Amino acid sequence: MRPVGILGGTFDPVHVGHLRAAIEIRDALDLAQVRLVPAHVPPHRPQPAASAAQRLAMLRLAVRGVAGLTVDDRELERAGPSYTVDTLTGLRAQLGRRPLCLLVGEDAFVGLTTWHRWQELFELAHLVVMQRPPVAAPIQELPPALARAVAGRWADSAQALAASPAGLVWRQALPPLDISATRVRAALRAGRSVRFLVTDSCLRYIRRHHLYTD
Ligand SMILES: Nc1ncnc2c1ncn2[C@@H]1O[C@H](COP(=O)(O)OP(=O)(O)OP(=O)(O)O)[C@@H](O)[C@H]1O
Ligand SMILES: O=C(O)c1ccc[n+]([C@@H]2O[C@H](COP(=O)([O-])O)[C@@H](O)[C@H]2O)c1
Repeated sequence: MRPVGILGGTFDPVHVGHLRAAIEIRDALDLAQVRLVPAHVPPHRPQPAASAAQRLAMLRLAVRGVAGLTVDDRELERAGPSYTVDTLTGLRAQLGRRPLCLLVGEDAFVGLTTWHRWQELFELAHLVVMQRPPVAAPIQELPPALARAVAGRWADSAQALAASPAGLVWRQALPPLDISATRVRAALRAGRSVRFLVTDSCLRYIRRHHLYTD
C-alpha cells in the first residue's frame, strides 16, 4: 500500500521550502499523499504571529491544485499543545495498517527525545528525516537515547517503507532551499519582497490581512 506522508509545522507562513520538500518526498517515496498539518499550539516554541485560522487559510491556498498535497486541520480541533503522538494516533485509527511516514527536518529529529511520548512515535509511523539547509554533514552522533531507539530501524531502501505500517527510519536528501518562515516574516517586516518565497495566493492573503508587518 502506498504510504501517506505527514508534514507537521507551524506554517507561519507556509513557504516554498515546505511545498518543495513535500513534493520531493512525495515523488521520492511514491507517497499516496502528503498531509500538511498545521499545529494549533506548537509545543516547543512561542505562539505564532498569525492565528491558527490564518495559517490554515494560507496552507489551503498554497496547496490548491497541487496533486497529492492536502491540508489536515485535525490539530486545530484540539485544545492544548499539539502533540504529534496524538495526531498520529488519530490518523492511525482512520488509516488502519496503511504505512504512515512522519516527515521531520533533521534539526527536529535530533531533538526528538524532548517530544511528548516520543518513543511511541515509532509504533505509529515511519520517520523520514529531511535534510534542511544549511546542509550539515549527515548526523554522526545522535543523543544516546535516540541512538538506542533508532538502532536497527534504518530502512535499506525507500521502497521498504511501503511494506510495513510503521517503525522504520529513512533519511531523505532534498535539493536544498534555504528558506524559513522566520526569513519570510523578517523580510515582510522590513518591507522587502517575498515574491517566489511564498505562493502568489499566500502573498495576496498576507497583504489583505496585513500580516507580519509590525
Ligand atoms: N526550506 C526547508 N527545507 C526543508 N524542510 C523545511 C524547510 N522549511 C521548513 N522545513 C521543515 O518543515 C517543517 C515545518 O516547518 P515550520 O513550519 O516550523 O517552518 P520554518 O520555516 O522552520 O519556521 P520558522 O522559521 O518559523 O521556525 C519542519 O519539519 C521543518 O524542518
Ligand atoms: O509532539 C511534540 O512534543 C512535538 C514537539 C515539537 C514539535 N512537534 C511537531 O513538529 C512539527 C514541527 O514543529 P515546528 O515547531 O518546527 O514548527 C509540528 O508539527 C509540531 O507539532 C511536536
